[in-house]
Amino acid sequence: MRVVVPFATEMPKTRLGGVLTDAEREAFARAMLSDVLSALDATDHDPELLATDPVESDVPVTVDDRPLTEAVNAVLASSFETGAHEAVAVVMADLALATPRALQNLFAADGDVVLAPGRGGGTNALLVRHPAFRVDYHGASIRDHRRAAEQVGATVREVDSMRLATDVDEPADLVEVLLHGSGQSREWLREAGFDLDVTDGRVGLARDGTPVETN
Ligand SMILES: Nc1nc2c(ncn2[C@@H]2O[C@H](COP(=O)(O)OP(=O)(O)OP(=O)(O)O)[C@@H](O)[C@H]2O)c(=O)[nH]1
Ligand SMILES: C[C@H](OP(=O)(O)O)C(=O)O
Repeated sequence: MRVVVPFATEMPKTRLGGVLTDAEREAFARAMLSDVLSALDATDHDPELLATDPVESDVPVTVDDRPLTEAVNAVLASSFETGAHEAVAVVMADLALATPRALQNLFAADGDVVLAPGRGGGTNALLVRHPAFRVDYHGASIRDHRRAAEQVGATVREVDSMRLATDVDEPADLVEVLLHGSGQSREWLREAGFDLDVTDGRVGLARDGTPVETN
């Protein structure tokens, strides 16, 4: 199985711009990427990056600066056309809570297409075994992927996983990393001064002791 991790190097995580500087967003995106690659490595699969620009990495890097959908579909086409792979997994680089067990559950699920929905309608990870299936990211992509699978006659399974459903896009997602993370992502936030702000029974975010707006 080919395991691909898409990674946009320029201006990552812009939705975190309200709480992180540009440089902090780049560093945090790399910390999350490192956690995802470590979790994949522990599943005995050899992940590779699909990056928009050349990046330093311990894993193989394919550079493709086309938009996400085009770049991933090129990987699907080349993987199935050459017959080199019987399956392709695409795991997003911002799944800071992903564990080897959560990823193995995705890989072990049957079905021609296995989807890991993200909150808010995204597709945080998927596994493709059907050579005609193609992705269509952004804009409630989980619906698009269910439809795309149906259109090519592929069976669809979905994995119900808190850890794979949590992609770190918004400031509120940083609370989840502090609560449930255990890798470099959580460590980076702690070293940057972030902590939980538990007030009146609600769990929020603080930085250097000052509450951070997450709405
Ligand atoms: N190769 C590649 N990866 C991408 C592209 N766009 C996003 N990604 C990656 O796909 C994952 C999910 O995308 P987003 O959540 O939109 O990430 P992002 O673009 O950094 O976040 P925002 O700037 O807040 O939209 C992230 O790990 C990105 O690095 C792209 O055009 N090409
Ligand atoms: C990649 C994209 O992420 P989102 O834009 O939903 O955060 C998607 O999951 O379709």
